[in-house]
Amino acid sequence: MLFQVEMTVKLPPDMAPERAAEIKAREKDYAQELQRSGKWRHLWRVAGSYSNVSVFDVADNAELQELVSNLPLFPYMEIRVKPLCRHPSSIRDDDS
Ligand SMILES: O=C(O)C[C@H]1C=CC(=O)O1
Repeated sequence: MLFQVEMTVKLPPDMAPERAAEIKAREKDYAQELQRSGKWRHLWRVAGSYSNVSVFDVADNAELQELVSNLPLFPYMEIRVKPLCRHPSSIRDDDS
């Protein structure tokens, strides 16, 4: 199942820079691991913001919840999820 996931990061302004850097480094490792696994298919920065638009390819809602809630930045994110399905006019054969 495909899901569009929009994540907006809101770190507390008083978080120590070293702590923020450590969480972001763990986040990057985890995000890249999920991308290599094929579960995190797309990761795009929303220009001008500390947000991304992503596409996840997971078995079900429960797997999405597990993956997203394990993000190191999860406690500091606002997350919006939209389920996706194939568009009948799409010419791509790899977007189902
Ligand atoms: O930067 C972000 O959008 C938040 C998060 C998503 C992947 C990652 O490395 O950090």
